[in-house]
Amino acid sequence: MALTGIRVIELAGLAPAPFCGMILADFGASVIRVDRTKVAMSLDNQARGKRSVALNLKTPEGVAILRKLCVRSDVVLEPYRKGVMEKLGLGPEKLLKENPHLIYARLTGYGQSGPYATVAGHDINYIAMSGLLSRLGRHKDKPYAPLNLVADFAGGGLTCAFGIVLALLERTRSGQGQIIDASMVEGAAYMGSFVWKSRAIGMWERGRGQNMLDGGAPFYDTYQTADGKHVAVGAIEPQFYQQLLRGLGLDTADLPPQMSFDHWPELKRVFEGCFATKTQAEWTDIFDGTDACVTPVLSFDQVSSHPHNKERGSFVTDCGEDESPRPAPVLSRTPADPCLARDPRIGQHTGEVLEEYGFKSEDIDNFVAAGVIERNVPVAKL
Ligand SMILES: C[C@H](CCC[C@@H](C)[C@H]1CC[C@H]2[C@@H]3[C@H](O)C[C@@H]4C[C@H](O)CC[C@]4(C)[C@H]3C[C@H](O)[C@]12C)C(=O)SCCNC(=O)CCNC(=O)[C@H](O)C(C)(C)COP(=O)(O)OP(=O)(O)OC[C@H]1O[C@@H](n2cnc3c(N)ncnc32)[C@H](O)[C@@H]1OP(=O)(O)O
Repeated sequence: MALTGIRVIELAGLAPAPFCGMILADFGASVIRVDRTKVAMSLDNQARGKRSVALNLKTPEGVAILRKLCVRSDVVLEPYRKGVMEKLGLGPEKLLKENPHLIYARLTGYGQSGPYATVAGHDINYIAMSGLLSRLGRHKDKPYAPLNLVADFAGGGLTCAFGIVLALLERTRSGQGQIIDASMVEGAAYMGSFVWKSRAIGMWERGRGQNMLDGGAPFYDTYQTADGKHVAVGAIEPQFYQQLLRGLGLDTADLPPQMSFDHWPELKRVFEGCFATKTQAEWTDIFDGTDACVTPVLSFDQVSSHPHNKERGSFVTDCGEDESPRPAPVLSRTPADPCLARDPRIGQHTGEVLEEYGFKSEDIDNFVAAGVIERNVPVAKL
């Protein structure tokens, strides 16, 4: 796999950093998640392929252990509020001095500087601060956050993983590590570059929910079908729009022009009426194989059995029968090979990892006795 041989230390966080760690693990990195001790249950549901070490960083021994892990690693990924790592004696200056090759990734909401740097927040706050939230939502409705996808995962976890891969690539030339300041506000804003830059061509001149790609246009929206399900319509280009009208049994001559903003509400009502006459499956039969850009809105239950996704193997099932998306993109020679074993328990690999990093077994036993680390070895079922 592309990242085989890369050693990553991920400090356990809420959602973005776990995703970042999972991407690296999916593509072959050895990812060790450092969990707190005395925790009953992991919050990490993106733990695929990771190992867990339970370490009490509020002890000097715990901090020393982490430093030793970092000396022999390529990447450390930290998801805490600005200043937390420095307070623990684990700041980047210190760790990079001990290991100049280390890539020190800091994944936060507001970044490492500025008046908000130390303030708590979540995805919705970050997309609000990026400007994007002001553009998301329906006409006459309040701004609406699309799950916690934009900042936490696209602008956060994925962008940070990209930064780590860039730094690893650059390190092959310079031999040096570096610090990555991954702010979810900036990551989300950057992901929104198209929106920013297409203002110049008037794409967002109208209010929220009244533009072509934000639910304003009748040819770029979802519609309810006769069985209460939905279809998605994305027929932007005139030649595809014509195919949409053909599938709906509508005649261009009876309708206002596609790009007449003032007629969009009226045209939407026409489309709503049409789509309400047949079920989702009936519309799928009509539009499948055409360029009308109409697809069923699939539920999580339907998605892996859709013939297209099924043929490509776009979803994987783990040993607990849980389905999830396979890693993307697909690399031809070195594709990801996601681990299908159960997620690690907190501290499941403490002993194994510390031994791998050169700790003696008697020292490990002493750390356990002193409450610096925890081991949680699963008991074999007979
Ligand atoms: C919208 C999303 C968040 C969605 C997350 C949900 C999926 C989960 C949220 C709640 C979960 C549920 C809940 O916990 C209840 C159940 C629990 C059960 O176990 C499981 C089921 C639950 C229902 C559970 C289910 C789900 O998991 C949830 C629903 C987001 O937007 S996430 C993005 C958040 N923002 C960031 O990540 C930006 C950067 N980080 C921060 O700004 C802050 O970390 C943050 C997130 C604001 C939290 O601040 P906090 O004050 O809590 O922490 P920090 O200031 O960062 O300091 C960390 C302290 O911890 C110490 N520490 C760290 N590691 C160790 C260690 N190994 N040993 C000892 N101590 C450690 C560290 O030293 C700091 O201590 P100090 O405070 O003394 O400095």
